[in-house]
Amino acid sequence: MNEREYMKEKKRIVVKLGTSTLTHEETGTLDLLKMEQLIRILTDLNNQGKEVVVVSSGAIGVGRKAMGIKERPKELSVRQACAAIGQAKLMMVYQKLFAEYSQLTAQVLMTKYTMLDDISRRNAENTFRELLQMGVIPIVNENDTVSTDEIEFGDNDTLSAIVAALIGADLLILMSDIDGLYTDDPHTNKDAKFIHVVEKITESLEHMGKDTNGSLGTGGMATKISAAKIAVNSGADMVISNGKDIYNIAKVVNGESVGTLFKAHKLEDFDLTDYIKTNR
Ligand SMILES: Nc1ncnc2c1ncn2[C@@H]1O[C@H](COP(=O)(O)OP(=O)(O)O)[C@@H](O)[C@H]1O
Ligand SMILES: N[C@@H](CCC(=O)OP(=O)(O)O)C(=O)O
Repeated sequence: MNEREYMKEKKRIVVKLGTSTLTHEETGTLDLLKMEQLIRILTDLNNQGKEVVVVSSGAIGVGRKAMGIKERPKELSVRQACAAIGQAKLMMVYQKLFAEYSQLTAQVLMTKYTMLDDISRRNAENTFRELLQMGVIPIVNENDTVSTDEIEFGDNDTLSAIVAALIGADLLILMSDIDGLYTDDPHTNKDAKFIHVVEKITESLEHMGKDTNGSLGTGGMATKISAAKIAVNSGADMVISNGKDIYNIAKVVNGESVGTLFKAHKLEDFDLTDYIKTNR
């Protein structure tokens, strides 16, 4: 019996797409062929009656490219300006591609303040609920342009887990530039071993997750393990999978053994806002 068969029952799914998944490594421009496949996969999940939320990175990278800025800008204001340019372009592409299947999407931009302020958080929750009831696919990113401190969440791994917890998702899929979690960063340690399933996030497991070396991604495995803590405590399974094969999204939901699965351990007293406050 396939131990991931139960994945087929997942109803509310958050899919996080890193910049590396959405763009060509060599040029940093959007990988339109892959995005077309992505949109087909997500629309089909929606057609199956599942509720889908996308957390999409890429605003800064796409904006940078549009302005011909080669290196990652050092000044926060330049990154924020790039995010403003790139976010609009990114949404334009998403909406154009989703429109081919008459699939409606919505843009949701959040900051840490959205989560820490009771009224804003409730409003965000209500908006997600309405959008999902309407069959719309929300496309979420951090509101980088108004975030005050080094793009506050800092990484969309954490943001996607917070969104998953906020809306009571039962599955979070992080599409990364690597197959999943290894015992160490395989780019620097060739003896690193792949981990298929994480039943419990222990301290030694947390030490395995290192920062990133890539020029496109932010956070590396460290932020993915932090994200996993939020996801599993709030009752969602989390899978880290390789975005090079975008069909991995469909494979994960189909119960195939791809990526690293972090198993949900819902904590009845898990308080998302408290968690964010204490881990700032
Ligand atoms: N234990 C680990 N297992 C796998 N990857 C790791 C580990 N520690 C650090 N990494 C690094 O994390 C990177 C993935 O994260 P990141 O650069 O943020 O990309 P993305 O945004 O595409 O997920 C990997 O390419 C790898 O270099
Ligand atoms: N909010 C930023 C993305 C930050 C981020 O986490 O990026 P990534 O590591 O590519 O998922 C953007 O849209 O450019």
